[in-house]
This record gives sequence, structure tokens and C-alpha cells, in this order.
Amino acid sequence: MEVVIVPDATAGGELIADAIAALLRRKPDALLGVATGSTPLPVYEALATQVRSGAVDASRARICQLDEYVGLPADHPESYRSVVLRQVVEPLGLTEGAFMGPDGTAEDVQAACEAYDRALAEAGGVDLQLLGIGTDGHIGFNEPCSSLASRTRIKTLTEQTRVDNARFFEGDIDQVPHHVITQGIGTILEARHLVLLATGAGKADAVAQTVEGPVSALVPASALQLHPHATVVVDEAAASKLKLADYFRHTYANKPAWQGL
Ligand SMILES: N[C@@H]1[C@@H](O)[C@H](O)[C@@H](COP(=O)(O)O)O[C@@H]1O
Repeated sequence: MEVVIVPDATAGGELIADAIAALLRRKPDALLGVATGSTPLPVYEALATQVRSGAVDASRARICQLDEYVGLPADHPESYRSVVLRQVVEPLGLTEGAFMGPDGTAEDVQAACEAYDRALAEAGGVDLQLLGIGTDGHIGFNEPCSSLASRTRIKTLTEQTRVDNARFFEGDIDQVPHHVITQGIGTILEARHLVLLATGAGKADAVAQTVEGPVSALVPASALQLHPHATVVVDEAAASKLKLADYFRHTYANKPAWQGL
């Protein structure tokens, strides 16, 4: 696992956008797994800026969702489908045809989960999966004690996650669904490159446990330790509880430029 400490969220967004741009130059039809929440927004803004300026051509990129609320109408402004279309697909100049996600409105949720896992594999697998992290260490919506081998499935949100996400629902926790579909940890680990971005002091404990703690279902993001190509990008605040911060800084400062992320 590589840990890159950046000065702030904007720098993290630019660094990751550069890595996505480099991937699209190598593989124009790359399948990009995207995350929701506030953290990845600087990535999407930086990437859209590069696309608008002509620095990178994203016209053949494909976008896939990490997770989804169960039971929200697909066109609800806070369904993750709507969020990803608004924050990623449209700003990159793509259409819905370039986008795939699990069906949170399906009557047979289990079948929808299995169909999504299959669709990801049939699309050739995810080339780069961008991840955020919950304050409880979740990735996607894999809450603590999710199986590290889990596939896409239905999960029940913790109260903490519903409290954290109430800000997207007018601050009203009662509007936050209890159930979600999420790519499983086993599914996420199949992506070729995992890039987790964490910013702010509120993520410092979760980051320290993810990077320096044991691999544990209690901290789902710690599963990144099992992946051969995982990059954790953190700002100074989110890095503040890392014991090896100086080592990570030294390693990155001396990394050969050709290696990229
Ligand atoms: N399902 C999403 C996660 O993918 C995201 O990482 C997390 C953190 O969000 P934020 O970046 O807003 O802190 O929120 C939600 O739970």
C-alpha cells in the first residue's frame, strides 16, 4: 500500500485526477469506479477541468457506481445514481450509456446485486476504483464486520453512517434509508487499482486503522492491505494519526516520476 500525504483536498484531487488522466491516455475506454460523498468532489472537478481544456479525452471512458440506497426512486436527487450522473458523468461530457450502477429500486434486491457483480465482470472489470472512507472505516457501504470476501449485496447502515449522511437529506435522519446495495469488499478488491482519498481530521482515526492497524473486518478499509496496487491519498489532517507519516513522506518524495501513482 502506498500512502501519499498531500497539503490539502485540492492537491489530493489534482493528484488523483492526473492518475485517472494517465490511465485514460493508456486505455481510453477504462472503466472508472467512482465514489459518492463530499471527499471525491475535488477529483471530479480537477478531472472535468482537464477534459474541458482538452488535456485529456474522456469521451470513451466508462463510469460505474460503488453503492446505492435501496428504495429511493432512481431520479431522487440523492440516489447515488443521480449523484454520480450529476457530479461525474455530465461534467465529463458523457451520457447515461457510459454509466452503470446497481438497481436500488429492484423488487428482487438479491438478483439486482448478483446482476451488478456479473455486469462489472462482463465489462472487463474496474480499472481504477476511487474510494472514500466512512468515519467508522467503511468503504462503499461495507459497514464494520462486513466479510472481507463479500460480493455485491444488501447491507443495513449503522446509525453513525445515517447520522453522517443526514446532511444530504435536509439534516433529517428519518429520510436516510436504512438499507443499501454495495459492491462487496471482495468485489472492490478485484479492481486493478484502488485509490482511497481521505481528508479532514474526522477521518484521521479511520485512516490510521486502515493503514497501520491489522487487517480486520471491523475496519473494512483495512482490506486495502490485501490489494497489490492500493494508494491512499490523505491530507495533513487525515494523516495526523499516522505513526509512519515521515516514512510515507520520504518514500513519496523519492519515488521515480515514471512510476505514477
Ligand atoms: N457510501 C459512501 C462512501 O462511499 C463514502 O466514502 C462515505 C464518506 O463520505 P464523505 O466523503 O462525504 O465523508 O460516505 C458514504 O457512506
